Amino acid sequence: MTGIVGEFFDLKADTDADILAMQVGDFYEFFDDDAELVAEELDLKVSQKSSHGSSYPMAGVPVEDLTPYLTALVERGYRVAVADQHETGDGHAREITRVVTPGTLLERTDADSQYLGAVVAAEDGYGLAFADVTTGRFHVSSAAGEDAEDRLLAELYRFDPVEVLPGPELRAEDALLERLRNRTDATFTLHTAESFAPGRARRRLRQQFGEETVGSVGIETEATVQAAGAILSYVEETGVGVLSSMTRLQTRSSGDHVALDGTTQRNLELTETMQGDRSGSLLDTIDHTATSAGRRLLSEWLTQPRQSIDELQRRQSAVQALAEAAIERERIQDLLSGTGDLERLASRAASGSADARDVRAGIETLGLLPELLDLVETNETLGGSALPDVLSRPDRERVESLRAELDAALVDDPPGTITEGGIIARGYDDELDEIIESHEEALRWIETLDEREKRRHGITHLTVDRNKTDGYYIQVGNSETDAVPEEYERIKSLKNSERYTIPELDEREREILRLEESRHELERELFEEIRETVSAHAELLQSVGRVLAETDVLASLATHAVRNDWSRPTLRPSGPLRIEAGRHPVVEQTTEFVPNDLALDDDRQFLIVTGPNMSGKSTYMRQAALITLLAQIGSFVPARSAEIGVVDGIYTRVGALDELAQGRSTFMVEMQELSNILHSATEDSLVILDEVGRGTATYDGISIAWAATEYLHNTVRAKTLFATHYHELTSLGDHLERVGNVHVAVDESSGDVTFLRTIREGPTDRSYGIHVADLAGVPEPVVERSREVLERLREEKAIEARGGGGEPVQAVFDLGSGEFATAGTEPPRSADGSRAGASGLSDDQRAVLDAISELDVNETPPVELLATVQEWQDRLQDD
Ligand SMILES: Nc1ncnc2c1ncn2[C@@H]1O[C@H](COP(=O)(O)OP(=O)(O)OP(=O)(O)O)[C@@H](O)[C@H]1O
Repeated sequence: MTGIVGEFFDLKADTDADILAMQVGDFYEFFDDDAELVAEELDLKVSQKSSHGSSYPMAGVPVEDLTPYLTALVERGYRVAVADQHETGDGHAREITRVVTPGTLLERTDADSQYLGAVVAAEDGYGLAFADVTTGRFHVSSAAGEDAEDRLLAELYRFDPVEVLPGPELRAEDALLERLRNRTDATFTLHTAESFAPGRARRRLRQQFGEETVGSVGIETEATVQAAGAILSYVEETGVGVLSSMTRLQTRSSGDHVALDGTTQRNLELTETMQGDRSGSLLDTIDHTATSAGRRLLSEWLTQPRQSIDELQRRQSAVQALAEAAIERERIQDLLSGTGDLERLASRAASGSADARDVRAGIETLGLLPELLDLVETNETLGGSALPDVLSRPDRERVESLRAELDAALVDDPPGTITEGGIIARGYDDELDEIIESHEEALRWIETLDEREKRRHGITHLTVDRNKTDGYYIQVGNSETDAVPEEYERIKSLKNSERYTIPELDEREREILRLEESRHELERELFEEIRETVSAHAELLQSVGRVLAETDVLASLATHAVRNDWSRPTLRPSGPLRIEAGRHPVVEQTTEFVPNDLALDDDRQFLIVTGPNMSGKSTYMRQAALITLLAQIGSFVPARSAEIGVVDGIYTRVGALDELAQGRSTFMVEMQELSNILHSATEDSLVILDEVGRGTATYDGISIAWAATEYLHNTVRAKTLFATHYHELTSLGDHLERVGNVHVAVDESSGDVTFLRTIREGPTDRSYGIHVADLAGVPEPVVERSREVLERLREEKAIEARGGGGEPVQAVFDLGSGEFATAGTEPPRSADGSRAGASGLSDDQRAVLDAISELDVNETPPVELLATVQEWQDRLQDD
C-alpha cells in the first residue's frame, strides 16, 4: 500500500509502540485504530482519510502542540512512537525518531522523580537498576538472601518506578510478576532479551560510566550488571538522547543505609498515606522546600535514612544554624525559589530539547552559588555550620567560567523558541553581529521611509507597514492618491486607501527576508553549540543542582523545626532510645496533642503497650519510629528532647487492610511480614508490632505473639514496641527480664470513658472494645448483652488464670507455663469429683463436647463464640 496511510502502516509495523504519531507537514497524524484510541483518550476529533478506495479514521494535532498530547498519552501508560518528516531530494520521507514511554518521557515539570527500572532474576536473588532520564540519576542495587523477594519489593517501593523492564527469566514467573505489578503503578515493558545478555550489558555499562567506575562502585552481582545494561540500551533505543547526562553510577553504600522495607515505608506513611494520598504523609507535612529538586531530595532522604553519625551531625549542624539564623534562612529560600532545575536542564540539554529559556534559567541558577556561599560565610552562625562545606563542593571556578561563557552567549530574556532568532547576545559571534547590523540598517531604512516619501511627494496620509500576504507596502489615503508618483506600483485597493510598492522597497524586503533567514539559521546553530556545551557540563550542573537541593532541604527542615518547636536529638552509635515529651509529627498538626515519654534501653528493651481501642497505642508506637527515622535523616524531632541510639533498620507490622484488596489472606500477609522481621531485625533495630496474631483464632494468635515476643527478646534483642489486645501477653513482663508493660490511660470516673492519651506504667486490666462498639452506634441490646457476656467471661478468666480450683470448661491458657490445657487432655469431672470415662458422660456433656469439636473457631464471630460458650456452661451447670 502506498500513500500517507500506507507509510503509516509500514512504520507502525516496525515499532512495538502502542501508538504512532506521524508528522505530515504541520501536523502529527494518527490513523486507523490509533486515531480512534487517541481521539477517545484526548478528546480529539476524528475525520476520515481516503486511500486506495478505503476510508481510514484520522486524528491530528499541530506540530507545535504535540508535547502536551504526548505527555498525556504517556502518563496514561501508552508507549508512543514519533515519526518525524524530513526533506529528501524529491519530496518527504519519514522515520521513527523516538519512542516516548512512561520511563523516558522528558517533558516533566513537576517535582516527582520518574524512574525507569529493570529487574533481573538470578539464582541467588535479583539485580536491579533504576534511571531517571529527567535528572540523569542512575542507581544500581541487588536483593539477595532468604528474603530477597521482600528486599526487591522494598526497593521498588522506594524508587516507585513508572516503567519496569523485567528480565527474560522473570517473565516466566507469573506469581512474582503479579506481586510486582500490585506493588507499583508501573507499565511493564518487554525489552529485547539480548540487551540483558551479561557480556553485552557489561560492555555498555563500561562505555557509559568508564571501566574504573564500574570496577570501583562494586556492583555485586551479574544480575545487577544485566539490569543496568538493559536500561542503558532501552534509553538509547527509545531515542530520548539523554545518555550523556547519566554521569554517575550510584550504589547504596551498605553499612550506612537503614533497612526500611516496603511495608514499613507504607505503614509509616512516609511519602503517601495508606490510602495513597500525598496529603497527610510525613513528606507532605514537613515539606517547606522552595524547589522541585529540593522536594525530590527530601523524599529521597525520608526513604533512605542513614547510620553514619558524622553525616547526620553534619546535617544537624546546618539545620540548627539555619533554624537560628531566621532572616538568612528566609533569604536563602527566597533566592532558591524560582531557580532552574539544573539536573533536569542537564538531561534536556543532552536530549536536545532544552530551549534558550531553560539555559537562561540555568545561568541564573549557577550564579546563585557564589551568592549563597557569600551569604553563608559572612554570617557567623551559618559560617560555623556544615553549610559552607556543602556549598563549596562544586568547583567554584569551573562553575563561574561556565556561567560566564553561557551568560555572554545568550540575551537576558530569550524567547521560548529557537528557530526565530533573538536568542544570541550581541558581541558573541562576529558573523551574526554583521548580519544583525545589516538587518537593523535595512529595518531602519524602512522605518524612516514614510517620512522620506511624505516629504518628497508632499503626501500627508502615507504609512509604511507589513503584513503576511502583501509583505511591505506603502499605503496612501484615497484623498491623496493623485499625488502618488509614477514609480509607485499599486498592489491592492482598500475602501479608503490604496497600497503600493516601489522597487527599492521590494529590494529591501528581499534583503530583510534573506538576512532574517540567515540570522535565524545562524542563531539556531550557535544555540545548538551552546546547548552542547551545557550537555558536556552535565556532571558539573548536576553537582551544583544537588548542592542547591541539599541547601533547600536543610532550610526546609529548619523551617519545620522552628515552626513546630522540634528539638535536636542526641545521636549515639547504638544503645537506648529515650524520648521526652515526644509527639507524632503528622497527628500533632491537626490535634491538641498529648506528648508522651518513651525509654527503651538495655534494662527494658521490649515494651508491651495495652489500652482501649482508639486510645492512641498505634500513634505512640509510630511516633517512636518516626522520631527515630527523622533523627536519622539529620532532622530535628518532635520532642522536648531525644536521645537516639542509631538503628540499622526499622521494621513495622501494622494492620493489613490494603492487602485485602489484593486478594491475599490477611493472616498470610501478617505471618510473612512477621517472618521477615524475625529474620532481618538485629539487636540494633527498632521493631514495631501492632496487634500481631489478630488475623487468626484467639489461641493461635496468642501463641504466635507469645513465641515471637520470646524470640525477639531472647535471640534478636531488638528494641521493640508491641501493642496488643491479648491481656494474657502482659504477664510476659513477669517472665522475661527486659520486657516491660505500659498502657494508655483512660478516665472512667464520670461513668464514661475519656481518652487521656497518656502513657502509664503497667498493663491495663481490661479492654474497652464494648465502649467503642457503643460509640460506633451498635444497637443498644447488643451492647448490653456484650457487657453481660464480658462480665461472665471475666469471672471465668479469673478461674482460668489461677489454673485450678474451679471447673475448667474449655481450653485454658496457663499463664505460668505459657501453654494450653485443652478439654481433651483434661476431661470434665463428674458431679462426685472423680474423673468420668467417656462412657460415663451425660447426654448434655457429650453434646457439648461434640459441639466443641465441630465448631470452627476461625469462622465464628467472637460475640457469637462467647454466647455459645455461655450456652454450654448453662447446659453443663443444669446437668
Ligand atoms: N498523644 C495523643 N494526643 C492526642 N491525640 C492522640 C494521641 N494519640 C492518639 N491520638 C488520637 O487518637 C486516635 C486513635 O489513636 P490510635 O489509632 O493510635 O489508637 P489505637 O489505640 O492504636 O487504636 P486501635 O486499638 O483501635 O487500633 C488517633 O486518630 C489520634 O488522633
